[in-house]
Amino acid sequence: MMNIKQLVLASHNAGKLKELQAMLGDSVQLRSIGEWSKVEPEETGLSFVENAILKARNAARISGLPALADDSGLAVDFLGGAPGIYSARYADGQGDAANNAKLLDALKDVPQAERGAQFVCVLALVRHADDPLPILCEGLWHGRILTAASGEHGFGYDPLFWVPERDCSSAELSPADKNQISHRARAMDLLRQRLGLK
Ligand SMILES: O=P(O)(O)OP(=O)(O)OP(=O)(O)OC[C@H]1O[C@@H](n2cnc3c(O)ncnc32)[C@H](O)[C@@H]1O
Ligand SMILES: [Mg+2]
Repeated sequence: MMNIKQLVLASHNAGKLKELQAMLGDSVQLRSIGEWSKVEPEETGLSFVENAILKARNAARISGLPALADDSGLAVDFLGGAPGIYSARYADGQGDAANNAKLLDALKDVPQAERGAQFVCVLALVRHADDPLPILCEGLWHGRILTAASGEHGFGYDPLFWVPERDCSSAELSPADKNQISHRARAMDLLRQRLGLK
């Protein structure tokens, strides 16, 4: 399909860059859009797909290179899928610790069986800013929200996300382990297939 050596990652999130580059290996070099601009586009879409495409187009426009975007988040069953696309902004832009505290509070006294959640990741790749056919790949990761934070790895909501297949939080997984089984790993697996990288 496409022969890509360099991609701009349309993200200002260092955690994502690290994970996605580790998954891609040496064959494709990811360069952060931060090299060109520190301004984050407003995520005005109503879905992960819309926001991923919006971020990818913006990065391709600014850099003049093909661009990959990751729009992701945590959908909690008890909260009707919230915070969802608003996961990064759940506590009004106060950051990961505040987001996690707000989530724990929202699920206070909610029993185990009702604490189901999934991490969602949508990757969008555009060849240029006006690409009419973005490549879209989605990955889900099912788990449960813990009652207290645990673990030091990862970023965002990882300390609160219990991973049933490993019986630990996703922040307790080594980076290599998380990158084998996460929502992002699943989406990236599909993307690598689409790009003929595997
Ligand atoms: O938009 P960019 O610049 O890529 O960076 P962002 O951090 O704003 O990213 P999103 O808009 O996609 O919001 C994703 C949110 O979901 C959370 N999230 C996504 N993937 C995660 C993961 O693997 N582990 C923990 N939290 C994750 C993350 O902490 C953010 O709060
Ligand atoms: Mg964002």
